Amino acid sequence: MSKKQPKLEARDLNAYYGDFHALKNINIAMEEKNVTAFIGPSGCGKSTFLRLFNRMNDYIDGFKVEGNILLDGNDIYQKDVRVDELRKQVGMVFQKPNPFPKTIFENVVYGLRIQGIKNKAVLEETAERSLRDAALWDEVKDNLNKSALALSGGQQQRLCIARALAISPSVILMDEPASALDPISTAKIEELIYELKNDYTIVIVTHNMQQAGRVSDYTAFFYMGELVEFNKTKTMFTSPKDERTQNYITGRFG
Ligand SMILES: Nc1ncnc2c1ncn2[C@@H]1O[C@H](COP(=O)(O)OP(=O)(O)OP(=O)(O)O)[C@@H](O)[C@H]1O
Repeated sequence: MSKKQPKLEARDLNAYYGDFHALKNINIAMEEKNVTAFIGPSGCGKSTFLRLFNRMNDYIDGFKVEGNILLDGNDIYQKDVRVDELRKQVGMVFQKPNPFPKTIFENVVYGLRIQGIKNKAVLEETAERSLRDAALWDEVKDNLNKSALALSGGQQQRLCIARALAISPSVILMDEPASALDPISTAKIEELIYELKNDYTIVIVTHNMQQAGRVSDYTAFFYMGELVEFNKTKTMFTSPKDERTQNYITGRFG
């Protein structure tokens, strides 16, 4: 086993929505530049857990976290952590593509504008780099000033990935990023995830077992708020240790 500092870690993590105990004593360590898939039946806590890593649950009334979530060994729930700084390091892509009603260009550079960056060359270079990395550049390079809303769903999702990449995060959280897309767009997103792991640490929530098998290095199986099993994806899919994992991956419940 490598002794490398994990990129992301949860230690004795419990989370509650009011009285409801949504995540139960979770311990996990994820290495950098790997893809980890979170799988499990609806309501098992995958999205809640994913959102902890960039503090997306902070504003939910009654939500409470105990234990530690670490990025590069630092607890991101410490009082002195600035959430805006954290989110520059930990980007997020949602289930439904959510481009802003702006041009393609302005969507990509949105995060830089927020940071007050006005230099045209910097904005243009970042837009091109991010769109190339999101495998969208060739399709949109002549239409950067057109509305993002005119793109197809699959293109919109790659635009949202480009928008996340533009602020140079080291981690990208993806919550069912392809579930609203057709098979061809889904395949493009999966190829893209495969490329992106050269430079980023990726965590993806998916309901699609084949997708988890195709894109991820590691898989975490959640059941009723517990992390039941975490292992290399190949091992998990060929020889799961827990009966609940076995039942889930063979489609006995879901
Ligand atoms: N804002 C909220 N307030 C109260 N309970 C919530 C809230 N969000 C989620 N929950 C509950 O927490 C549990 C875990 O939800 P979560 O969305 O994390 O599950 P999930 O595994 O991602 O499910 P799905 O696959 O259906 O998206 C569920 O029982 C859900 O009803």
